[in-house]
Amino acid sequence: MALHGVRVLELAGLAPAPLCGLVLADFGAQVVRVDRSPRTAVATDVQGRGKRSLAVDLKQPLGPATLRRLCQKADVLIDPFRPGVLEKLGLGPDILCHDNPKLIYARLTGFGHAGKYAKMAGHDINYLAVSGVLSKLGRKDENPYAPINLLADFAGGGVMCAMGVIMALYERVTSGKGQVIDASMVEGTAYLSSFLWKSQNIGLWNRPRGENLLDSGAPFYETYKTADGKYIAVGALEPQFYAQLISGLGLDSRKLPSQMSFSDWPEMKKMFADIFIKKTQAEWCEIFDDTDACVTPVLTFDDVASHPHNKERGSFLKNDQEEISPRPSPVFSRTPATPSFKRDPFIGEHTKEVLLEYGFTKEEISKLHSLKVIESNNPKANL
Ligand SMILES: C[C@H](CCC[C@H](C)C(=O)SCCNC(=O)CCNC(=O)[C@H](O)C(C)(C)COP(=O)(O)OP(=O)(O)OC[C@H]1O[C@@H](n2cnc3c(N)ncnc32)[C@H](O)[C@@H]1OP(=O)(O)O)[C@H]1CC[C@H]2[C@@H]3[C@H](O)C[C@@H]4C[C@H](O)CC[C@]4(C)[C@H]3C[C@H](O)[C@]12C
Repeated sequence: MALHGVRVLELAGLAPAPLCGLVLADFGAQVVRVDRSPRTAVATDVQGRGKRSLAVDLKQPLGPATLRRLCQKADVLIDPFRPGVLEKLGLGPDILCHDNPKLIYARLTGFGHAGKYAKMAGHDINYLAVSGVLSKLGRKDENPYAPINLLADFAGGGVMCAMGVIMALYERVTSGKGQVIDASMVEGTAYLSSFLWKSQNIGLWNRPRGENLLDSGAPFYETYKTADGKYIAVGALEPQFYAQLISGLGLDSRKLPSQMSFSDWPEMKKMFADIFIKKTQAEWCEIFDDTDACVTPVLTFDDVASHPHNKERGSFLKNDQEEISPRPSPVFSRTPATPSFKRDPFIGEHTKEVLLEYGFTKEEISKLHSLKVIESNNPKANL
């Protein structure tokens, strides 16, 4: 696996940092999630695949020292907290990177570690808003609309941070040095939108929100309801593909306005909608599958894994709890990801095992236990 042997400490956070840890774990890193006490914390991380959990109370006098020692043997630390939190605990980069100059100290926040908003609480929708991207999302005459928390939390946050970690690991091979990564979800999301910025001059976004080519303005880049209450996605942008769409819909292009006639788009949408509603999703798939009309079913989570295309590629996997989830992407030819098929870890399930691995003695572990600095949660013992 690509990241075999890389030791990661992921301080338990809300959503973006857990995805960053999940990606690193899927591709072979040994990821330890550093949790709070199982007595006070409720397990909310649903992205724990392939990770182990160590519970340490950073508010106990010996808590920070325990984490500091772990960091001496780690390659990567993922910090998901508000700026200043780890500094207050004496665990800032100046200290940890001095102890371990090879450490990659990845800080994943909403607004970044400097700037007016740096210390303010926020969530995906706020970061998306400040990135400028939210202003582009949404239908005509409606308020801007955040597509769940996919963009800032995960794409601009978790994935960008994982990419930063991997680049820093690559650079470390030659320099022998770690570094601090300031991954801001605002900037990660803005960076993702580079195409939007760079394509302004070619007229792609001249019209108000919801009236442009790719933002639900165009009839040939839209979703339509089908007779069975399902949906179809249409993305027939290029003229040759648009021609196939028109033919599949049973229309005569000679009787239609030109594809790029903006003023006709609202009428054309109505016409397409009236046609799509007459057949079921499966019937439309019969017509459009294996053509270049760029028409595909909008699959729900219930049917996505069993769709013939996804099934053939094995795009979704089932773990030993019968839970289905997407398999890691991309697919490598020589060193593929080997995601764990086991259930996610319980908080504190691997405390002792991890501490032993990081060089703590049994006596030290017992002492930390008795002082309630660390906690163990052995699921077998609970049965
Ligand atoms: C599913 C929901 C989550 C959705 C994701 C959402 C849309 C996002 O956008 S996530 C992105 C959030 N932003 C960031 O991550 C940016 C960086 N981080 C921050 O800015 C902040 O961390 C913060 C704003 C996110 C949170 O601020 P907070 O003040 O809480 O924390 P910090 O300032 O960072 O300080 C951390 C403090 O914690 C101490 N700490 C840390 N580790 C330890 C430790 N091991 N031991 C001791 N102490 C520790 C640290 O020292 C700091 O202390 P100080 O402050 O003293 O310095 C879910 C969101 C809400 C969930 C629901 C909710 O919880 C209620 C229910 C609970 C129930 O159990 C389950 C159902 C719920 C309804 C639950 C359901 C879902 O999980 C949620 C909806």
